[in-house]
Amino acid sequence: MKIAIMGAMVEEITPLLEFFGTYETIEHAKNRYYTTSYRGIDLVIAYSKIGKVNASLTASTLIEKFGAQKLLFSGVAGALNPSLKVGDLLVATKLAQHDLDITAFGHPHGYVPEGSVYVETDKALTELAKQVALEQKIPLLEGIIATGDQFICDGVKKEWIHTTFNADATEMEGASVAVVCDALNIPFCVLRAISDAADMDAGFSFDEFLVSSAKESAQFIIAMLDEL
Ligand SMILES: Nc1ncnc2c(CN3C[C@H](CCSCCOCCO)[C@@H](O)C3)c[nH]c12
Repeated sequence: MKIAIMGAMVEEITPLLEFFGTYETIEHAKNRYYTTSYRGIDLVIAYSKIGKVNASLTASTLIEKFGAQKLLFSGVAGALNPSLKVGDLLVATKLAQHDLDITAFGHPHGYVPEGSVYVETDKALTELAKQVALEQKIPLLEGIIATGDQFICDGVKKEWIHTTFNADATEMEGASVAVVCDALNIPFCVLRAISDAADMDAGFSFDEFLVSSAKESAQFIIAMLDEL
């Protein structure tokens, strides 16, 4: 079994590389892919760099070039659901692109022809995440993620995304990973730890909690590998 673990920022995969300790580094398409193995599972790890385009390239490469059969995304997110606080973990049930907009032609936000507003994650992987959370007595919210090529740090925009997509959290890569995995028929899950509230203080909160929240998400992903 070959599993890809993907993040967007180096801080999101550093805890993984530190945990696994030894790994090969392969340079490809202006990025680096780290290969290792863990409990008999072949792993390929990468951070895409920020945003949907970078994430689509990396997700596609992890699958098409490195042969990943499942993809786990680990990282941080901005909370839209007021019950989500910094450090809380969220596993996505489905993801949408909040900045995809051809509403001029009567389509809903996040929709383009031959597509769908939401892409659903793999139910078995989501159930595994919930099982691990139960065993480890870690609260885990199952929710909707809205992805866009913007760092959300404004209450008005935050509320618009929350309401328009009924989304619990926002980030900048998950929905594009979802489109790629769905098209290539690869089971995937997106796990995010909250780093900020996507409001006017988001920048400060993000700077303060990126590392600790990224570590939390990475540790949870490792716990999932132990049960795969
Ligand atoms: N409120 C928010 N809105 C949107 N996304 C997020 C996320 C999730 N990740 C973090 C990172 C933020 C992009 S800029 C990082 C700062 O760069 C520092 C280098 O200058 C991007 O990969 C998306 C956490 N809070 C968010």
